[in-house]
Amino acid sequence: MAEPARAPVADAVLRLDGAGVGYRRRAVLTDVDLTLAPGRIVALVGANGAGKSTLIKAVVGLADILAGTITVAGRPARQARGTAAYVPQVDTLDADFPVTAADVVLMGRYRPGRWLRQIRATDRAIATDALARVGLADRARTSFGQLSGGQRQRVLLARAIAAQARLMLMDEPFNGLDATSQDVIVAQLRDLAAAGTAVLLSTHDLRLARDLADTACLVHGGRAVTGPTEQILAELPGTYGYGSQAADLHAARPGR
Ligand SMILES: Nc1ncnc2c1ncn2[C@@H]1O[C@H](COP(=O)(O)OP(=O)(O)OP(=O)(O)O)[C@@H](O)[C@H]1O
Repeated sequence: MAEPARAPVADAVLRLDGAGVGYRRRAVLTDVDLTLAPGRIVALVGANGAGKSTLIKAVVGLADILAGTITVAGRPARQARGTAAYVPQVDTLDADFPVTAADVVLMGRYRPGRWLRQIRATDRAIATDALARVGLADRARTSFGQLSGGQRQRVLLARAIAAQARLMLMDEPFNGLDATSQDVIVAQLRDLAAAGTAVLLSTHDLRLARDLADTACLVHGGRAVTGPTEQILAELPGTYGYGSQAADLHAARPGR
């Protein structure tokens, strides 16, 4: 499948060149090429265990880069801390975290080597605004653990928004969400992209992948193939564990 024209190196917010990613010496994906330009949204799709999370984690140092290169804003990913904001799968977090929603969002303002006491009024204002953007201004003082799963996901998105990063990485942000939380997240991702943020998100929701992203990266069999979302999704039925969902999607496509 032909890959869309790649953004020039200087313009790319995220670029993988022949990247191998995995854990210790075990490669999960090999030879991945991917370029993400400012203001673009790319959807990572693929079956359970295919390696979507691993690819995202490799960018933020939670999985290993075993071959090739990964650069963020032109710098090796390992030296680009602060340039990328990462939203993990919400069910991987300890919900008993003894902190408020506002505290979690404020964490987005921390930088390596910067002490807590250096958090300034402007940081608090940015965090307050981010919480309002995800519709949770009235939950600022609520303990993170007392929020619903969807609200927790929105708080984590607010933390990433507060970081004002050029690259947003989201691992299955729509998993098990109510319609309100899903709508809030979709709207915020669109706003971020419109403001120039590059977004890479993994999802099992093919309809949202198609609606949000004009480019998709299919992860399968240890490799990744990137192309126009319509084209990638057209090749999915039955093959990659998406059977009926992909078939429904094609049936529901306007004008077909
Ligand atoms: N910390 C880890 N150490 C070793 N292997 C891991 C680790 N995390 C994941 N793996 C393995 O890496 C492979 C890819 O997993 P990954 O979580 O990236 O898939 P995924 O596409 O995100 O799946 P899902 O859709 O279920 O979230 C799997 O075989 C998994 O068992």
